[in-house]
Amino acid sequence: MDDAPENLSALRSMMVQQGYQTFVANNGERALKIARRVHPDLILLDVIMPGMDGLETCRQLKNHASTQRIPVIFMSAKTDTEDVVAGFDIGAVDYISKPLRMAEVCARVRTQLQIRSRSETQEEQAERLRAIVNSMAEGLLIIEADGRIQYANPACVNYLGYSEQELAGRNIAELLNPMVAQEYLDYFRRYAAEPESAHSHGTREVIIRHRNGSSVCMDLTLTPMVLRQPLFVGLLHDITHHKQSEDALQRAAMIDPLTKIANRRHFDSFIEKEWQRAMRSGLPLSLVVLDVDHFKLYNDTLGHPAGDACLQQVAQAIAAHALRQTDLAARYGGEEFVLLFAETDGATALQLAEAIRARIEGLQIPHPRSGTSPWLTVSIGVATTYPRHLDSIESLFVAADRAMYAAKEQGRNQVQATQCGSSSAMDAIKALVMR
Ligand SMILES: Nc1nc2c(ncn2[C@@H]2O[C@H](COP(=O)(O)OP(=O)(O)OP(=O)(O)O)[C@@H](O)[C@H]2O)c(=O)[nH]1
Repeated sequence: MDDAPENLSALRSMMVQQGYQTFVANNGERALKIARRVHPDLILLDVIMPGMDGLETCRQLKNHASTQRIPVIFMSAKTDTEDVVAGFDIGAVDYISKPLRMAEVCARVRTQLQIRSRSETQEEQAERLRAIVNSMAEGLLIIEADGRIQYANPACVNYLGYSEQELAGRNIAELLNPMVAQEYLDYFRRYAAEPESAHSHGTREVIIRHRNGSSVCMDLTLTPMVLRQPLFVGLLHDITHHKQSEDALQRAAMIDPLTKIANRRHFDSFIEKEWQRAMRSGLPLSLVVLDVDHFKLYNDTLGHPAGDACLQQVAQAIAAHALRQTDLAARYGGEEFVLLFAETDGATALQLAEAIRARIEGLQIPHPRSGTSPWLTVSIGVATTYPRHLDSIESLFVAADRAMYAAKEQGRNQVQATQCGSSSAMDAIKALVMR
């Protein structure tokens, strides 16, 4: 912009020669209009002009959001220090004295365009990084060496329920369980003392306290940042869904797919725990083994699908008697079921087994070719023990199985019970000696 037409045309032709696209204005108002419309990369502004002078034009450019970032170079015959300083104070990036030397104008324009392009690149990069951090699904935390959170991105806010302001300044330890927190604080301290030995803390599963008091299961990856002060980048990855499907898989692995009661694997680990507990408490443990009577005949007569449906009914009837936390009913294989009653003596287990037998008979599931009953029945063996160190779970199974076979031999549809374990073996030996 210049009010002297000869200056304007000389500048314009020089700029065009250099390959720049130019717009010219011979007064301030027009220059502002063009600037707001085309957003030029640079403005060359004459200072002394009738009406709105260059300083005022620059002031208005700097006051308007759409033009305030456009670099302005003043051109003026007023080259006193105060004039030049006033130009810079208003926001000019350079000041060229008149009369203009075109080569100098060219060099100054080129320099300003390079600076602008460099700073634009930096701003763009910063903007891009900001956008990435803000839109990341992972939570990103910048943590100081004492565990204090310096920055948390919006995903953290989303995951943890705290606002960005509430998270900034809070210690990471407040969000973790005390043992894990101490481990992290030790790691931070170690790294702060010896930055050269810094290594990533890797990824580990942590339980983080949500603002509402609930627990969120997350993977936390911690990496040191090589900067002037020791800082750590923490990445939080929500694994709740992953955990849920893992739990569902684990549950599925414990359940018999046909009858939906516990399977053999679950029963085996359950009895192992109860056995240990009974050894400590000195309380009795009763194992019940059930086998459907003439089930092969049932299948042969009514078909395998009917046999499956029948096993489901039997399973439900059995499971309905495993009421306490320490009871467990399971399908042990084929048409054989087991029940564990912890803290239960032989007499009580016998009563429970009898109730199950009666319940299954009471279901009145027709078994046309059973020689035992018109209905489907079960034979049950019960074994009770007070586990000691020399006893084994296997021996309890053997005893219950034997009792069950005795029930079969003695006519089926009945319960037989036995005591087992070293104490009863000792009693038997004592009885023999006495005889
Ligand atoms: N429908 C069905 N049948 C099964 C399943 N698992 C095992 N069986 C059948 O159960 C039957 C068990 O028969 P056996 O062990 O000979 O004994 P039983 O016929 O019940 O006779 P006793 O035990 O002596 O009263 C076999 O025919 C198996 O095929 C199953 O999941 N579904």
